[in-house]
Amino acid sequence: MRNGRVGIRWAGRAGDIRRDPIHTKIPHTHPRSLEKMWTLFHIFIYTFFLGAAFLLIRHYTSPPPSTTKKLPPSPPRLPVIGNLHQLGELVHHSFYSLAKRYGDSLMLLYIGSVPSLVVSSTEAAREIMKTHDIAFGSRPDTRMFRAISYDLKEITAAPYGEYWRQAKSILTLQFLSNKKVQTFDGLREKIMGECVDKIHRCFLSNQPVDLSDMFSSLTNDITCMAAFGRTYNEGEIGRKFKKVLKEFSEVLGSFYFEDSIPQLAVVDRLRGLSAKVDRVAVDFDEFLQGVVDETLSKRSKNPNNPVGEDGMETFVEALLKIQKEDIIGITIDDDVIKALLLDAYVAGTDTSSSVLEWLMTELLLHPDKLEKVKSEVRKVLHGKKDITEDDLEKMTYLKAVIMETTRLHPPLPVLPPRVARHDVKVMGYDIAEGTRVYVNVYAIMRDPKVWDKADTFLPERFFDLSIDFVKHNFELLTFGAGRRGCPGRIFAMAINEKVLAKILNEFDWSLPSGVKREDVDMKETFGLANHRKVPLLAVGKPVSP
Ligand code: HEM
Repeated sequence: MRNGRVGIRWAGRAGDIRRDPIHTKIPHTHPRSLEKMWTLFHIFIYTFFLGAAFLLIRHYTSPPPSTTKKLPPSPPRLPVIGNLHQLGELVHHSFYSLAKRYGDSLMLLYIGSVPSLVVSSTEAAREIMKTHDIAFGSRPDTRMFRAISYDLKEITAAPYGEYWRQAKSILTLQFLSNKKVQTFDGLREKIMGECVDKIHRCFLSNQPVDLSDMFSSLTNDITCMAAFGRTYNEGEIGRKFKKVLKEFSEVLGSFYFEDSIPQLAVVDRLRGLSAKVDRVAVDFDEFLQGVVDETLSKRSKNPNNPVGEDGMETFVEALLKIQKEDIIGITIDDDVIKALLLDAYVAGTDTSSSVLEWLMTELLLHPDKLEKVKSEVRKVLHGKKDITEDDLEKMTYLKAVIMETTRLHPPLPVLPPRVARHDVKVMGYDIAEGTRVYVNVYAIMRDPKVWDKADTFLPERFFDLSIDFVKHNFELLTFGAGRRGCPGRIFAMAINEKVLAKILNEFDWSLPSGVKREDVDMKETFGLANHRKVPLLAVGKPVSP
């Protein structure tokens, strides 16, 4: 899931990767001489004012717009940049406060010259993702996304159509289905076991555990093992992987003028961003090609054995098999394989670790809820350490805790942008073809008209509501909805539920000594997903030695 690069948001511990759907901040450029900076600054200023003058003249000399169209409410905007100056680094907060003033259901902004519809209510979300799901079933086609998504072959970036449909079905069947997710069980156990050992070691050396870092490595390792057949966290290859990820996210976190204010595209070139986008695409491609080549080489040495752990078929293997059999209705060339691998990695890791990080934050801040969920887990498991699907089914409070956490801290607070494929009327407003649509699920999931005590962490609320991730009625939008909804829910929940049950079963958790609940910093930062700005530290006391 990404947002911005049409929606998939990247970050990661591997990353401190930051980005948001539309724009966050122009990244720091590499150190350069003051003189060069000064020249760049001048070029930027001249270009900016020339562009502004051009647009102002055009604006005032064009005939007035037709009055027959009924547009959603909009805040006032500036020439050239539109409403860009009103968007801060955490765009969901900016949208939320603007919506309160200008349009708490639908609001029309201009990001540069691009009309952008911000959706902030359950009813409006239902209109976009159910009533007009096909009309809004595509993603914006931008130069940046084309460059880094194998020419829009990544599912998240792909336009609505046969390719997207087939590619999504391959990802779902070959990597994310219930059956497939079960085959990764041994892998999850092994990696969770390593985490348990780490928590023990920290306890014995009187150190708190950096849970943010631990969850990030855990989800990274599980996804890499299941998709690529090995991890990439050590040695030279590990360093390279982290560097590529970091640069990738820097690129995604940059505001790319060409895609929103085409008149200022020259600025992207002058500050080296265009070149950086192309370089990152090449570096990532080299990395993914390495994954494919390594798999092919292992398979040629041992053609009858799958290359994954314990005979498990990895996603890359499944894709190579489909390519060889050539029985799908679309051409599976090497770029398609790499694009789908990128989808699986990018969409799957940071989102899950964000859920775990906020889960433990909320539980540590609410000791009564922590006690309640811990008691449930231990009652169901009754002293045993391995956790089965049946056990998890019985942990209804644990499931409610997860839903409530993602309601308050959705990993993707603004859904990856959709785009109107043709003119369409939504809630009586005229939405023009090409309008980008941003569903602010953060606003929807904190809407006091829908949620009682909307800002309070209250997992019990789900016992009285007939809402969950599956049968939501556009109130709980953690995984989005409609045709473009997330296909990775089962994969992600298999990790989140098990990890939470495991660490609550085997450890008693508390904040590090001397840290009070009110000291816990709740600031957010955006990478590939919405994370804590400050890592979460906690002490896990083993239940039995
Ligand atoms: C807790 C974990 C996860 C969360 C919260 C999450 C959330 C989301 C959201 C909100 C969207 C956008 C949906 C929309 O626009 O309506 C999305 C899309 C997507 N997600 Fe996830 N996701 C998670 C895990 C995963 C995993 C594990 C995978 C695959 C490995 C995955 C693959 C995708 C893909 C491919 C899309 C794009 C779908 C499309 O454009 O048709 N996600 N995800």
